[in-house]
Amino acid sequence: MNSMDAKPPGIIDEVKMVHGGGSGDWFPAEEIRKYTNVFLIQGDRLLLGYKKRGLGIHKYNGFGGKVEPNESTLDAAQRELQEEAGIIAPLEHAGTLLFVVPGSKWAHIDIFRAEEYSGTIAESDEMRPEWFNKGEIPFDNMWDTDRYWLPLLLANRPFSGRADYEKKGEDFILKKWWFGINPNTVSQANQCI
Ligand SMILES: COc1nc(N)nc2c1ncn2[C@H]1C[C@H](O)[C@@H](COP(=O)(O)OP(=O)(O)OP(=O)(O)O)O1
Repeated sequence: MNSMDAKPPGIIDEVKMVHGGGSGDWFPAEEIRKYTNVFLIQGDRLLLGYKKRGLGIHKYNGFGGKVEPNESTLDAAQRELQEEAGIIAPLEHAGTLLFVVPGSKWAHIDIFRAEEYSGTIAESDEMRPEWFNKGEIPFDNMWDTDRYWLPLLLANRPFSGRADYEKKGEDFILKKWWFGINPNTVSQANQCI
């Protein structure tokens, strides 16, 4: 077995690797902070938000943020979607991402997808929403590892992964990554992984 095939520390789901890379050891464990991230899909289009402040500024991403104390992850995801994009939506859990930076709390990000929504999509202080065709997703202006797992989310293939970055000034440099899927789930992803 290749050393990259083994699940990295922190991944507890029953998944097998589909993408992995980088070098060196995984960074050591820190305390965990929980986040959410929501992606809305309508036919051939995906709604992303251009982040205007905070972590991930100037990148496109889903809508989300920190889970507050005494709040469920799902409640947090719905609250952040409403605050950042002005809409409510029935959410389906799509995957889990551990975002690891030495010296910071680990970010455990629960990622959700939705195919329906109500309300009017609106710009907020934090995010400027924008639709993209699925074939024109701006991966070069997103977190580096989104290109590995976003196709799995679009194909409705539950995933779990980890991305270790080092912070240099204001930049995050990708050091190592690992993404897996459960081989027993029904696949619509063959065309995109
Ligand atoms: C590889 O790392 C990441 N990839 C992706 N796609 N998304 C990430 C990554 N690391 C963090 N995120 C997401 C998780 C959240 O959705 C946001 C960050 O949330 P933020 O810090 O803005 O939280 P808020 O509660 O909204 O912040 P305020 O306290 O400013 O309201 O990025």
